[in-house]
Amino acid sequence: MDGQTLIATLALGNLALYLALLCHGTGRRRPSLLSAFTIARLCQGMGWLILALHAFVPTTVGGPVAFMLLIGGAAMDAAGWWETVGRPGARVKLVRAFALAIGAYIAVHVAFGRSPAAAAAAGPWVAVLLAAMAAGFGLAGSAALARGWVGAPLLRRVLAAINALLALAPLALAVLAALQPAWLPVAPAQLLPAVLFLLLGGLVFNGAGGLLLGRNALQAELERLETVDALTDVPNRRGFYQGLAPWLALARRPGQPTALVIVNLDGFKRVNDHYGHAVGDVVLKTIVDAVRRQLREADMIGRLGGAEFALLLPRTGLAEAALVAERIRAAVAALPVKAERAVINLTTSMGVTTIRAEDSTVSLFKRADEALQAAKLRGRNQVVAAEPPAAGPDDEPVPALAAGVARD
Ligand SMILES: Nc1nc2c(ncn2[C@@H]2O[C@H](COP(=O)(O)OP(=O)(O)OP(=O)(O)O)[C@@H](O)[C@H]2O)c(=O)[nH]1
Repeated sequence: MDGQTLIATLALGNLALYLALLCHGTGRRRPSLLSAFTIARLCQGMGWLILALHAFVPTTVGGPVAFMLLIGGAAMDAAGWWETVGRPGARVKLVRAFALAIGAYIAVHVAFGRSPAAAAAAGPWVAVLLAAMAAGFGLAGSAALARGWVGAPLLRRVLAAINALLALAPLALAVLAALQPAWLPVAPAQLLPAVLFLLLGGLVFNGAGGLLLGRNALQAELERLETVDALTDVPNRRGFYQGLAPWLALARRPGQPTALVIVNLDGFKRVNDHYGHAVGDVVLKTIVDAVRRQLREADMIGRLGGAEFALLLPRTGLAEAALVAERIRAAVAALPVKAERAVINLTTSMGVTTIRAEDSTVSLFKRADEALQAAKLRGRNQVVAAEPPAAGPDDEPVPALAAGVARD
C-alpha cells in the first residue's frame, strides 16, 4: 500500500471507531461522547483526513492543523489508558502537556516558516519534534498500562509493550533521518509507508485491546459487587457471611471469643422522606466511615441491607464488645452529618452477642437481632447485649457489662 492509501485508511479507521464509540452505551446510559478515547479517535480521524485531502487543503494551514490534531489524539489516548486503570485525573495533566506541545510547535513553525530555505533545513528536526511529542504521549499511555506490572493481566502488559514500541520506533527513525540519513536502508520519505503501516496496526490492536480490557474491568467490577455494597464500599450481606464463616467454625473450638454487633440507624426513613434519597445516601456513607474509624484492623463491618450493619469483632468477649458498641453509639450520636444544606444528627441502636459453639449463622443473627429489637423497644439510641450462655459448673464467671449498656 502506498502512503496516501494508508493515510486514507487511518482516517477512515479512526472515524469509524469514533462513530462506534459515539453509538456505544446501553439502555439509558448516554454514549461516551466525552470519553478520552472518543475524543482521541475524532482528533486523529480529522488529522489523517486533512492529510489525506492535501490536494484540496493548503499545506501551510493543513499540515500544522493536522499534526496538532494527531498529537492531541495521542494525548487523549494516553488519558484514555489512565482512565482505564482508574486514574481519570491524569487527563488534566495531559491536556496541559498538550498545550505546551502546541506552544513549542507554533514557536518552531513561526521561527522557520518565514524562509523556505530555513524551513527545508529544519524539516528533519521538525519531524523529530513531532515524533518526540507523539512518543511522549505514547509512553505516558504505556506507563498507565504498565502500572503494577507484575500483577497486571497479560493483555495489559502486551498493550504497554506495543504502545512503547509504537512511540519509540517512529522517534528513533526520525532522529536517525535527521542525524545520520546514510545509516537508513532507504530514503526517509520511503520509510513513511512502513511507519504508517505500524500506526495502522497499532490502531487495530489498541482498539481491540482497549475493548477487551474494558470488558475485563467490567467483569471484575461485577464480581466485586457480588460481595461488596456499591454505596458504602463495605462487604454486603453475602460478603459479611463469607468473612464470618471461619469465625463460626473457630467458635466450635474453645479459645478466644468473637463478638457480633448489629447496628441499626434510628428513624432513618425520616431522613429519606425529609431530605431525599441522595442525602440519605450521604448520611449512610458518613456513618459507615465514622464506625470504621472506631474499629480495629482485624474487625469487619458489613451492610446487611437498608440502614442495618453488622460488625464482627474477633477476640472480643461480650462485655468488651458492648463497650466497643457503646463507643460507636456515642461517636455516631455526636456526629453532625453535613449533606447539602442540612446538618443531620442520627442515633443508632445495637444488639450485641458472641458466637457460641452450637451457633449457625441463623441462630447467631437471631440472638443479635433480638437484642437489637430490645434496644429499639427501650427507646432507641442504646446498646443491648444478649444474655450470655448459661455457665457450666466449671466455667469462669461472665464479667459484668459496661455501665450504661443493658443486658437483654
Ligand atoms: N438513602 C437510602 N435509603 C435506603 C437505602 N436502603 C434502604 N433505605 C431506606 O432506609 C429506610 C430504613 O428504614 P427502617 O430501618 O425500616 O426504619 P427506620 O426509619 O430507620 O426506623 P427504626 O429502624 O424503627 O428506628 C427505609 O426508608 C429504606 O427505604 C439506601 O441505599 N439509600
